[in-house]
Amino acid sequence: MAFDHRKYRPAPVLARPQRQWPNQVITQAPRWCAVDLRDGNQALVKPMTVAQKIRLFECLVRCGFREIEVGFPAASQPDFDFVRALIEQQRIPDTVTIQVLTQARPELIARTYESLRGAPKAIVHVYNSTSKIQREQVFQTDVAGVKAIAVAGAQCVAEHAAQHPETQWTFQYSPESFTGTELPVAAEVVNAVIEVWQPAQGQPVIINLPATVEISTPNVFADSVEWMIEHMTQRAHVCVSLHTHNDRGCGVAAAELGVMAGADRVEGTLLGNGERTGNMDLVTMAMNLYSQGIDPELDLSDMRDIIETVEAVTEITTHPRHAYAGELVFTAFSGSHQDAIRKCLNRQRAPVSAASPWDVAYLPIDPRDLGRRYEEVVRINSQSGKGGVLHVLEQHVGITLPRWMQIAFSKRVQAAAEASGGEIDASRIAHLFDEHCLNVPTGWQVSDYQAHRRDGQVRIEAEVGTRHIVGMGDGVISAVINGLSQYAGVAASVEHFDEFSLSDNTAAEALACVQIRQGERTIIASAMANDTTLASIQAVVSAWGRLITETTQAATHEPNAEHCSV
Ligand SMILES: CC(=O)SCCNC(=O)CCNC(=O)[C@H](O)C(C)(C)COP(=O)(O)OP(=O)(O)OC[C@H]1O[C@@H](n2cnc3c(N)ncnc32)[C@H](O)[C@@H]1OP(=O)(O)O
Ligand SMILES: CC(C)C(=O)C(=O)O
Repeated sequence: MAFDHRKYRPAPVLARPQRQWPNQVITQAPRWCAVDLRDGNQALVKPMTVAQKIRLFECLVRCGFREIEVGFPAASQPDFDFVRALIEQQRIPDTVTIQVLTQARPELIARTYESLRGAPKAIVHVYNSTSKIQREQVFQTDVAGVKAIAVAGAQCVAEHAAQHPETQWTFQYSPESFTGTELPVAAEVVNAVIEVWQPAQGQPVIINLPATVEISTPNVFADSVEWMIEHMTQRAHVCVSLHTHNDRGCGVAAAELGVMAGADRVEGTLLGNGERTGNMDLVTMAMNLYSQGIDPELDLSDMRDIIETVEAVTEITTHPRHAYAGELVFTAFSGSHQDAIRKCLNRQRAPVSAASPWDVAYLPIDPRDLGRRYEEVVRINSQSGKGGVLHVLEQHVGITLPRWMQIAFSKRVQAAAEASGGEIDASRIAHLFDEHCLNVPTGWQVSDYQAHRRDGQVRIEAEVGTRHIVGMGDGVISAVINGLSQYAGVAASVEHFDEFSLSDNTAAEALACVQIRQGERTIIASAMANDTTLASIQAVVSAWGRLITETTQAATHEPNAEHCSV
């Protein structure tokens, strides 16, 4: 059988009962380095053009990255030209240090330095693989052999830098495939490189520990980071960096636990583009910090720009469920989620602040922080409920409904959703509301009325279509019902009545909602008007008109599927 788990071995797990990292809490952002233009680029079907790289570089700068790996200049002419363009066209802000990657090969290191001529500051990142597989099968060498490649590479990097003192150099070394390297081997190689560069004597040095391939659970990675830090010489003078991939889907978790284990810096890409399943996603990790009230020291508020840019240059679409960025991640279709979101949003005291923090069920952050709108938080289909329908009416139409009417109207929406099998958007909900509640039945428009109160009684005279209605009652509503009952000889009672003043963005000032009952039948109707009394009268008259129309249709065997009887 091809599908046979016995082909695989578990990754080694370190016995480390003295581990400290589980007790740590992340309280500040790490130093970030965006590697989209190098690791992201090298994984693409079509590597980026110089123009595309410039567009992405500018987006990264807007996000606030201070360290950006801009390429592998010895790899290809476009990579080289891009680095030259950045330097010659003075596109690198003072706040930003560019970083470039090279293998530990002298001719590639020489070409790398050539690309950096004239840069005010730069990080030269040299790597060689130290893993057992690569030692044995790729380099066909032993530990001493990979250590010698690393040391020679480190020396070569330092020698070139010494020839260009006009540039402020930082050196970075990666024991590539660190996760496949025995820890004592990784420490031996890393310490040999540190010995060459001497960070304690003032040379800025970054030691980057890559999960080139993610092979174990994030806790195992964190153990290995903590172990390396313990065994690293000149640790106080070294910036420990992490570069995780997402092969097991835990790239972000591994980086987070690695930071708890003592790492200072994290490399990754926007939205996680990169080799195979991708690099650690900077958006997710930074937003995870943000959602805990920690300043991520990046500005990701223009998420639309980030997504558009990344999609344009990578030709990879963003998954609708992508953490913080996907189209659907702030959207609830299910009724109980919608109801909770709506209630929490209504209770959330504005403005949200440290004193009154964000506290909304199902929404770990305020969607507006990333340029999203509350309107899109709730979308309606057959899984939705009355709370969701009400949210849409409140947000899109600017009206609210009493509970009894929410229940009645949401049944109409549910029926439409079941019939369509898909989403019922806000304009369709508004249309359904008009159709089932707000539209005045033909011939039942109130064109004029007079109301007089005398001796505790209200007398109403109203022009309804071609009818002249006269009625008496304790109040306006009962007077109208009285008049209508006399006119048509049909008795009905008002079961519910509510009236609301409307929000500023609606044309009318009042919304009246009514439910009348005749025997087993209930009818709902609403009316909007600037005059609150007119809204009340029209709502009752409309309900009455629907009742009469239905009765007539039933009598003539012409049922109208669109009526609002519930
Ligand atoms: C985990 C990572 O993402 S690391 C970054 C990987 N990124 C890339 O490879 C993209 C850019 N790379 C390239 O364009 C090319 O590989 C180049 C231009 C750098 C080199 O190209 P070439 O020399 O033609 O070929 P190739 O990459 O296959 O070279 C492999 C040789 O370099 C050696 N090598 C590989 N990596 C390293 C390294 N980091 N340091 C020293 N030697 C190395 C290999 O052992 C092999 O040696 P051999 O020729 O004796 O067999
Ligand atoms: C060069 C290193 C950092 C790398 O990209 C990796 O190991 O994934």
